Amino acid sequence: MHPHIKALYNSAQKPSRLIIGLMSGTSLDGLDVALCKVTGAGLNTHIEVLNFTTVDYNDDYKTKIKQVFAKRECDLELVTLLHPWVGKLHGDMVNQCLHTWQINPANIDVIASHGQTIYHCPQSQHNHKSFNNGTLQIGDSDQIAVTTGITTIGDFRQKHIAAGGEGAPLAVYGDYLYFSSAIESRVLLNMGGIANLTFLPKNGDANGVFSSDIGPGNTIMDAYVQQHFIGLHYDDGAKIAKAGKVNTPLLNALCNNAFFKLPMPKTTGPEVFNLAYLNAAQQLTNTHHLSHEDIMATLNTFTATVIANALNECAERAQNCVVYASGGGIHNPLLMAQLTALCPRIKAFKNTDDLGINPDAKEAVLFAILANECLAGEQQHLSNTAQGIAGVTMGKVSFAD
Ligand SMILES: Nc1ncnc2c1ncn2[C@@H]1O[C@H](COP(=O)(O)OP(=O)(O)OP(=O)(O)O)[C@@H](O)[C@H]1O
Ligand SMILES: CC(=O)N[C@H]1[C@@H]2OC[C@@H](O2)[C@@H](O)[C@@H]1O[C@H](C)C(=O)O
Repeated sequence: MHPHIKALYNSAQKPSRLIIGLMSGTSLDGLDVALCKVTGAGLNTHIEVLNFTTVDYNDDYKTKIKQVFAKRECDLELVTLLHPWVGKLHGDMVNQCLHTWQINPANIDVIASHGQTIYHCPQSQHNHKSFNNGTLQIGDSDQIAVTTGITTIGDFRQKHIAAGGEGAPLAVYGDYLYFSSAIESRVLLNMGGIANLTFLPKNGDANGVFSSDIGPGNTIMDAYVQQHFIGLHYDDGAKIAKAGKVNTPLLNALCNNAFFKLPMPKTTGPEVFNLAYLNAAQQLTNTHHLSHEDIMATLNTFTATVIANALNECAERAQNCVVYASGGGIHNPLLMAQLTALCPRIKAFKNTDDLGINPDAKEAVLFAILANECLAGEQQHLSNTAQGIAGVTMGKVSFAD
């Protein structure tokens, strides 16, 4: 037996494993690194987040990625070069974290790497009749494995696509295994660049579980701030939005898109929800004269409205749903206040801290759970093609040498 296979076999048999989950989201703010002690597998998974940090990306990273990010046309040579470059950078960042945390890399069983999405195009979004769904994450796992000396499981989304899904949301698998409850119906709501949700009915019935992207979380707000407030990455504490007034015609135009009329499950990305989208809505409503504050107030309410619509759909399926929020959007007080006001049938808004998982770390932890299932999961617990949930094992294995 190859020693690497033997090591994986041994890891899979251990009662618990150390897995580093890595997530680099659509906001391009930094690499989320979660060192998890994962005990068991499947519905018996237990997670302890031993360390978590976001390693901020510098301007060089953001500039390079933005040249190809969500762009229909870009320099293919640059894409080719970025794939190993991002992988090496992520590997270096893991090494830096392990050094800071004084952890010997030899003690880590595997790294679970999401990579950096640079393009996402489900069938509903592209016009090519002969193609199915597609999504592309760069940041080669071979680079991470070689740089860290740690076996790396990555590129999770392609199996989902191969099995007929849209490659997202994958959160549903970990959400179901880790956050299902027999006593309350839950909605796990993540508000990153794009917002998504997982609905978990209280009976634990896997057939009642569904998951979907909702639309924009912070992505358009972030892009607007970055364009008009040089040096700022986002509207910290919604200070800018709070100083403005919502423009109703613009809000209505923003909400009027075919994506919102599609039934869940569905996925999307900054390929659709971007500054050009805002510009088109402004054109339609003759609102180019609005102040930056009014635009930000309107964008904030746009995000709140589309998320609230999706949450209210969940509230129709189950009474007394409790929302557990995560992602950077939870730090936006205006967004959270609007959600509470727009969703009277949601019993309570909490965040995943109340379930023992740091809301900023949640997505990185979910990839650690997917890698744990790839390694030690004995059966598929979720499979529902109609709900876009492929019953497959995800992740590709890269060895260090
Ligand atoms: N203090 C704050 N005030 C307002 N907004 C904030 C604050 N902190 C974070 N955010 C928002 O959260 C964003 C980052 O969220 P997060 O890290 O969850 O996104 P992501 O993981 O990159 O996205 P995705 O989940 O869509 O891939 C920031 O870009 C910003 O818009
Ligand atoms: C293609 C892609 O990277 N999608 C992300 C993005 O960010 C949020 C939303 O859009 C979600 O569908 C997904 O990430 C999470 C982790 C998921 O797959 O569940």
